[in-house]
Amino acid sequence: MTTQRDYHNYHPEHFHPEMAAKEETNKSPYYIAVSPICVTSKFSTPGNGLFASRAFQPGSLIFSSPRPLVAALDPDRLLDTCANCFLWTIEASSYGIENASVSACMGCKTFRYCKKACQKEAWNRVHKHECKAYKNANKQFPHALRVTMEILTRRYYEKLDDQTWQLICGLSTHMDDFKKNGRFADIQLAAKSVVSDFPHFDTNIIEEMYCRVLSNTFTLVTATFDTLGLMFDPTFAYINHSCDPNAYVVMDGPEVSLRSLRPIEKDEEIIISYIENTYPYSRRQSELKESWFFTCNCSKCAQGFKTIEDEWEIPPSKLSKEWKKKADELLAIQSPGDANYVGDTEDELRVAALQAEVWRICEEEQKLTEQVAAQDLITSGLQLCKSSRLWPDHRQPYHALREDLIVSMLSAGHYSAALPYCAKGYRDVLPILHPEKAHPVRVVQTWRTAKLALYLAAEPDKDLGLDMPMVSLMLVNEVEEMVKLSHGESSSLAKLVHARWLECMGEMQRAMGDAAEWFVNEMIPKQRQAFLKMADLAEY
Ligand SMILES: C[S@@+](CC[C@H](N)C(=O)[O-])C[C@H]1O[C@@H](n2cnc3c(N)ncnc32)[C@H](O)[C@@H]1O
Repeated sequence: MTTQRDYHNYHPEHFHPEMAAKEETNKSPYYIAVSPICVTSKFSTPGNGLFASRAFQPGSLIFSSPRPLVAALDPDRLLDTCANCFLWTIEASSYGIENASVSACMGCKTFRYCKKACQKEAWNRVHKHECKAYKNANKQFPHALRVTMEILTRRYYEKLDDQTWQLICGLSTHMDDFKKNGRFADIQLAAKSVVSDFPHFDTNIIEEMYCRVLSNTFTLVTATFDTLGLMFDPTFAYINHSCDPNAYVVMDGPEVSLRSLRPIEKDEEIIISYIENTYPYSRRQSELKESWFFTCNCSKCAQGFKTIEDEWEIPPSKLSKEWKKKADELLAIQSPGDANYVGDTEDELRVAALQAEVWRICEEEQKLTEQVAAQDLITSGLQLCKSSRLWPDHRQPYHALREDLIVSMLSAGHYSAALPYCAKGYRDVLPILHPEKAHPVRVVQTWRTAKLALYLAAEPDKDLGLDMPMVSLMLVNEVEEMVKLSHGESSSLAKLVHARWLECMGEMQRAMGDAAEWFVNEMIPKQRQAFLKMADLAEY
């Protein structure tokens, strides 16, 4: 068994990722080396990053791993998602898995599994060493703490090899930054709360690893970007950030892949976005500083307020009297803060106050579980964006609020009401925010629209003035081409889309016989135009 001393033998200062990386370069599609874009928050030691060992075309797989090293589900997802293969039972039927369910581990009753094989795999990987701790603990640990304890437990029981452990220990902990920003007290408390259930580890070891985990985890998602929890994987954790990334991470069940968004040259650094990179400059900078401890100097941030993400529909000076008054009332209560900074003039301060209010509404509505109340709040945010005349369709969070409205309409069963908003996103927003046609977010949002169109096509009573079977075929057709690049041809999502495409074509052939192909080629462009016009019906 590994002793506590061994943890210190692999302390970052003894580790040189570049050396380890050089040996790997020949075999691997990437290597780890000192990153020129990255300096630590203390600006003293250079950080590392992941570099391409060869060139990649856009839409290529750079590398994938059958599962992240460690992942932890969100508290709600612990109840309905397999803790081993991350099958989310709520979504399973859309992948053809009927009656999916999960059963709790009889010991700890904390983790659930979709089948015996998953339970066995998790048991052998780590759970046999932690089950008792979770059973005895009469509290639920935060997911990042669960990730921390799994890493330490696996190392303790020799289930993490030296190379992986070295990679982990080479990652920055940002402990000093946590001490400076006041979050270290909570980290210490969390470490204390867990130490009695995991007696093999000192609190200082837990604290250090917890800081490392907090600084290096990414969101665990489904193939369509629904959040499931947190993932930690030392290779992925070496990838640095850019608001103008050349790559992105997608998941397919437990499989996690890094794919290229743009051409990447040999020896170019591979960069992903840690945050929602469609947000305005000040918000992006604020989030990166607060959660990741750095000032972003990427190609997008270098342009400051001059990119499309920071466009206003009218200049701040043209704000109407009514909205100036509303902004002054908001300013009297609260300062808009750094995340909403627009400029120092009186008018810019007012615009910042209105912007802060829209973001407040956006954050507030996401916390609400009661549907009607959430939809009312979403509508009030949309109303503010629209009637102040400040927000162009693509400026966030106008688009995010519209997306939340669609989700809320769909869950209330108002399918046809949601379609114009989907058309609006498709026509007016996605091509601006994500100009790459195979951008995974664009593909996923178009797929949601295609599924809605398929549903409406099967409801012939609703006359929406569109040939819905043709509109759905047009959308499925488009996603079918793009998903191969965004998620990979062999991904579950690509297979699912292909199956729907075959069904649509089959139906068309049954109805039209030999004329089907001619008809489709003739009709798709016309129905596309009709669908695009539908965007004009969206109120916001
Ligand atoms: C997930 S880690 C990436 C690996 C890290 N460079 C290392 O060597 O441990 C995230 C940390 O890397 C640094 N980082 C990532 N992207 C950066 C960027 N664009 N500019 C400056 N620092 C960055 C920050 O310190 C951030 O907290």
